[in-house]
Order: sequence, then C-alpha cells, then structure tokens
Amino acid sequence: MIELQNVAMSYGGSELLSDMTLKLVPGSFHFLTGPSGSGKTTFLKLCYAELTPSAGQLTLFGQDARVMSRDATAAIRQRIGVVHQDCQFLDHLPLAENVALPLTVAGKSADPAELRELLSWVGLKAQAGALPPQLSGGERQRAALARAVMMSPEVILADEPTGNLDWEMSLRLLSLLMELNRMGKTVVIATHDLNLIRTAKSQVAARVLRIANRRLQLAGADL
Ligand SMILES: Nc1ncnc2c1ncn2[C@@H]1O[C@H](COP(=O)(O)OP(=O)(O)OP(=O)(O)O)[C@@H](O)[C@H]1O
Repeated sequence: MIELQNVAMSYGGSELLSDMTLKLVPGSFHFLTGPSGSGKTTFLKLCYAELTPSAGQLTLFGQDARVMSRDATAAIRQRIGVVHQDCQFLDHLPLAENVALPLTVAGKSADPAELRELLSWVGLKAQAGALPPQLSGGERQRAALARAVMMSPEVILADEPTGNLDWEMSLRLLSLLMELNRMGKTVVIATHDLNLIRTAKSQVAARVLRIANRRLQLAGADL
C-alpha cells in the first residue's frame, strides 16, 4: 500500500533522507525512531502525499506519488489517517466537530451515533462539547486519534502521539493504536520513546525502523 524504492527527500537542495526502500504491507505495525531532526515527520509526510520525493519511486496505493492528480491525492488521503504531532485543532469548534472535520471537509456529515461511538472509544464522550483549549494533553491526543480514524482509513500514521503524555496515558493511546492494528489497519508510529516500543513489541509483531545517517534502517532485535 505504501512502497518506497530508493526514495530521497531534499529541502532547499540539501538531502535529508536518502535511498529509502521499504514496503508497508496491509496490517503491519511499524515504529519509526531516530534523533530529533533526522526526518521522521518528513518521512510521514511523504507517506501521506504531503511532500513528493526529490528522487526515487514512491507508490501510494498503486499510484506514483510524483505524478498524482489533486483528485487522486485527495482520494489517497482518505485512506490514510494522520495523527499530527501538534494535533492541529480548530480552537473555536467543539471537540465533536473537530473530530468530524475530515468528513465535513469532504462535504459529508457525520452520523451522530457513529461520532458518539468514536468519542466513547477514545474515552471522550463527556467532552464532546468542550473546546480544544479546554482539553488536557492526553485528551487532545486521543481526540486527534479519533479524528484520524473518522474516515475509516486503512493506514494510521501517528507522529509522536505520546510526546507530552505521562506513561499511563501513553499506554492508553498505544492500546488504542494496537486495537486498530488488530482490526487490520496498518499502523506507523514515530516516537522517541523506547519504553513504548518495547511494551508494544511484547504484545504485537511490530517492526522498528530507524533513521540514521539519512538512511532508513530496520532496527535489530535489541529494540
Ligand atoms: N519545509 C521545510 N523546509 C526546510 N527544512 C525543513 C522543512 N521541514 C523540515 N525541515 C528540516 O528537516 C529536518 C527534519 O525535520 P523533521 O521534522 O522531519 O524531523 P523529525 O525527525 O520529525 O524531528 P523531531 O523528532 O524533532 O520532531 C529538520 O532539520 C527541519 O528543520
């Protein structure tokens, strides 16, 4: 579904990521690690067609990312749910409307029962009417996950979803992501948190990718 063949990415002429080859198969679970600034967010942006590679072949759901029409890009984005590092909510809209936003933007309206079910899945039913600035960090991250799965995507890309959360809340978020994976979704989580990776690996067949020296490597069994 997401396939990279010798993909490189440059910003302003200097190459940040080089020669990346990887195939994300349906139902797989990957972590992505690497030092701050190594290119994890950039890698995820390539995977959801926010950026196009400066070299190499990137195929998203069978289509060449470098020559995709706007319509094809929009269609592919519906198949990929993204949990952004900073959540990116519209602060003047209540939580439920923020979560339903992907549907609203696509010109559809959310089924109220489905929306309630989704909010209750992430433990935020009682906060449906709250404005994003009134939510805690953990609540915001869970809301961001709910929004990412609103369109029933096949792939979930999560960028540091537990970045500012305490351990208990990190585990809660991880268990939601593992549940999605058990339902057959492909999951990629960018994180610095090695404890989170170890915990997940004891429960799911997760592979760990690491960005080092501009390259994407498969980390060893020590992680
Ligand atoms: N649009 C851009 N234009 C130029 N440089 C950029 C752009 N976006 C990111 N960069 C640079 O690319 C590098 C990698 O950024 P990226 O956000 O992908 O790293 P990261 O591994 O996700 O970092 P962190 O762990 O700190 O979130 C950084 O040096 C950043 O400044």
